Amino acid sequence: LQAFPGGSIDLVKQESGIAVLTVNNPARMNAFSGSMMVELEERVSQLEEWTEGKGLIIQGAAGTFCSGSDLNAVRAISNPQDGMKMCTFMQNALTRLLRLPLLSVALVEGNALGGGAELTTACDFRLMAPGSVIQFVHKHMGLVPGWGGAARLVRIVGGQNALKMLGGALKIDPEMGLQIGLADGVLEGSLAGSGANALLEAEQWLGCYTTGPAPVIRAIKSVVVSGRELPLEVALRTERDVFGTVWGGPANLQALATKAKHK
Ligand SMILES: CC[C@H](C(=O)O)C(=O)SCCNC(=O)CCNC(=O)[C@H](O)C(C)(C)COP(=O)(O)OP(=O)(O)OC[C@H]1O[C@@H](n2cnc3c(N)ncnc32)[C@H](O)[C@@H]1OP(=O)(O)O
Repeated sequence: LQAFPGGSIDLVKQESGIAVLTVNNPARMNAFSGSMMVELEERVSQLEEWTEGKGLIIQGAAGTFCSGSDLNAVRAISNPQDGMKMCTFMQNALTRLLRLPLLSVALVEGNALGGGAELTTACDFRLMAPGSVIQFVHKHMGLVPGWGGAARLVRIVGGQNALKMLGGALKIDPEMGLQIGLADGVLEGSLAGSGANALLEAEQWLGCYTTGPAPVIRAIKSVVVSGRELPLEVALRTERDVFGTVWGGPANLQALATKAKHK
């Protein structure tokens, strides 16, 4: 993958506990070069070690999300062996990304195409800007998703909608996204259009779910990941283990001491 350089994956970890990951290759509409795939995996490793983190926003540079794999690299590795290696590498990186103990949101401006559409499904939430599109263009490329995007899509929108999206290579706009449950929110038109404002809006949106102590937010994500992925008996055991990490912890004791009312 390192033989196909260009662009970068930039990570900023903020004091607020929300990190921003930027897919940065604007000359190619933020397509993933080979070196960016390697960098993505490195950034995921850094986030796995970030114990203070609570949230993650993934965005594209310069007002568009990501146009999938860099077609120049794709052409060079179009033999089955190299394709399988790339697919396995990205599947692992995106599986680890979705399992991070952080609430993650894909901030979709412009286009999320092919592998870019798959990347949005490796986040817990998707926020779409007015005029943005999520499109699994794989059929037009004679392909199916290989970065885990199909398996995740079925879990997000259900088998019927996934079949329609993949079979028709449908362009999903924000309205349709909300209707089928692919989008969790649409940015306000007044604030969208400027990258900084869109990011601010995404931070405010995510803040509704990440407010609170990091150990509790991370525990919430952990129990949801196990509920999503594991057979019920195993998920219940994991939930007990995670419960044990917050029971009698500082946030729990403080809440008990203040006799909180949940009105
Ligand atoms: C299918 C699965 C596979 C995987 O899982 O690995 C993939 O993801 S393959 C990639 C699938 N994506 C595409 O096929 C995108 C093709 N590009 C487009 O449809 C358009 O470029 C679009 C809609 C992204 C933007 O259109 P617009 O008219 O606004 O701009 P340009 O077309 O002029 O694009 C600017 C510049 O970016 C280059 N570009 C765009 N996408 C890619 C890409 N995926 N790989 C490499 N380069 C890309 C485009 O060629 C232009 O470059 P220029 O040198 O100016 O011609």
